Amino acid sequence: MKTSIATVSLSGDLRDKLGAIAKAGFDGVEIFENDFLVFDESPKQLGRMVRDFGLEITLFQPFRDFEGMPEPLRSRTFDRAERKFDLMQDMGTDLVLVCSNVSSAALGGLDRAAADFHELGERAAKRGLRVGYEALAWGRHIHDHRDAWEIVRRADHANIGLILDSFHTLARKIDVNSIRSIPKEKIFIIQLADAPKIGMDLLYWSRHFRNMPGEGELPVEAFMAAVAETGYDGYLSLEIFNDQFRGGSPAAIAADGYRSLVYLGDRVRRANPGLSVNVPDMPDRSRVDGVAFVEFAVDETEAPALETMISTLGFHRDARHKTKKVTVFRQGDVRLVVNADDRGFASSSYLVHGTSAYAMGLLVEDAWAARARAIALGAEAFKQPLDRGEIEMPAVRGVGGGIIYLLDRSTDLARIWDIEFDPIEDGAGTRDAGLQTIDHLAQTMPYDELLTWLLFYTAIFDAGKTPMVDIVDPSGLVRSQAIENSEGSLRITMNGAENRNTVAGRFITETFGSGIQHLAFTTDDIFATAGALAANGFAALEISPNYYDDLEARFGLDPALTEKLQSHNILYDRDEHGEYFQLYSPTYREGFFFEIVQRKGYRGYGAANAIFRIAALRRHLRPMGMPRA
Ligand SMILES: O=C(O)c1ccc(O)c(O)c1
Ligand SMILES: [Mg+2]
Repeated sequence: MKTSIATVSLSGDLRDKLGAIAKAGFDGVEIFENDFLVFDESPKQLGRMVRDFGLEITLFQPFRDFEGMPEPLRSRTFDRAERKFDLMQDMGTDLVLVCSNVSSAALGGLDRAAADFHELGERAAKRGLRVGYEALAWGRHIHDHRDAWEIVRRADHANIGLILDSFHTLARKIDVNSIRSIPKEKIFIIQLADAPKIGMDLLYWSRHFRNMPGEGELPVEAFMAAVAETGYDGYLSLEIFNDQFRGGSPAAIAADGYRSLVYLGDRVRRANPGLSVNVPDMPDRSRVDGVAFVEFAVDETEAPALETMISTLGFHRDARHKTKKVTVFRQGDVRLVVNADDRGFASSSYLVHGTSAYAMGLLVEDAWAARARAIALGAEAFKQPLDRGEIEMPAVRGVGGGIIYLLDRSTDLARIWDIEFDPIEDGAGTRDAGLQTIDHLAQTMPYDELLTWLLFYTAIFDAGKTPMVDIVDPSGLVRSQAIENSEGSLRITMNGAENRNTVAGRFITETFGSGIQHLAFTTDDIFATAGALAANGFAALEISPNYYDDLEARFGLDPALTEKLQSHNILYDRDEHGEYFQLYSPTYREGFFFEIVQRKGYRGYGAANAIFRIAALRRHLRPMGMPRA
């Protein structure tokens, strides 16, 4: 698989872009004309720079408003083309993209357009150049790749071919089967982009909201499978017009782009075993069977406060590490690990972020295979020195630089708690609250990281994503999207904060980065749990009485139930599958909190309740700018 990306997809000047593109692992780059026009070096120097980065110029684009022009415009278009051919030869690329004409002066007619392309082909051939024709979804006469292909076919010239761009085809819902029969040598390059499904003007949608394959909702995989069926084995080139990407870090966006292409290639190959798709071999996506543990980084002075909080939630001290200041708390199938050791990554993490849930352990079928896939998809491996008697747990870096550990049931990792820990008898004696498993982990990050991590999780693990929902914080919007599998054994909600003033934004500021902001546990009897927690001295987050009045009216609840909910500060929601009950802790330190949920068939995360939860949490935040108590 040969990979390429258009310079228009990234921020920075041309030099920054090329550096990021080369570093991410791409083979080639499309030079977008505007990026060149604002550049201060000659086309020859640009060409040298590209080659010095080890890249190839795969395409120069776009050349606009060419076909079907009446005279005298027609002659001028050809003169313009000759000027661009000069540029291309200086840069050192042989392919230019002509996008379908949008000019009101353009005349229709497939034969007229074909004749124009035949003549352009003659001129290009004299210089050893090639011209690819792309149907823009909003082209005046041509806005369907099937018509563009018919024009290319009739132009009947070796130097004239077709350019397919997944966005233009998929945005118009054009049947991708129409691609399968196109001869592969007539496809000059494939451009790929995904996009979220939003109803808006095609041009505006395309120019501002495209994203990497797998980040959006278009069937890019089906498009790619149809392309692969032709036997096409040329460049796959990302062309992503996205305002956010153009304001982001070019290195991060380029890395996402490369990951998206490798993941796409892997998916197409698995779904179509007969096709030859040239991507590195890697294990399949791992099914996650649950969150085996969550680990907190603290220091010895902070540890007691966190441990008290955990104890009031009904956890008991279960084991102590043989060589480190690490304690395991347990309840049901949940393990919370409190790491107060003054060596290693947890300690560094504590020094940077304060008390935080810096690591999670995911239970998969084959931990080392899951790690291998993550690495093949560009994840950063994590490793630290082991004490004697410790076993190596495969791990990669995740959100905010936190750690994702991988465990399985078939290796020594299954016995890690026995191998590295000694059991302890808990004298604290708080009551078990009936918490059973981790329902979900909530990670908070700046909004512009959301797509990065969405792609990360879905590419590595067998999980899908829910549609994005807007969460209204009194101080701004937070966008939320969940990663989940069909069994519900992996659920990660990701909250993207648009500003620093929301509860989510504050968390990022206060902890110096993205991370796990809350942990939700399951119970199968929320009222019994609430009672046990109260007996343990747990003070639930107080919810406004006005909420309960509205709730009763909205769902037509039995007043006795409303009263019970209110007396325990339990939130309630319902969807077409069932009911949902939620109970929150106040925020702890830098804004971390716990949640307890009971699902009776319900599939969501209580988005309708978020506004009430946030308003209540805000009462616990210390005023902005105040030092820690
Ligand atoms: O938005 C545009 O004009 C535009 C230009 C060139 C392309 O390849 C494309 O897909 C869109
Ligand atoms: Mg395009």
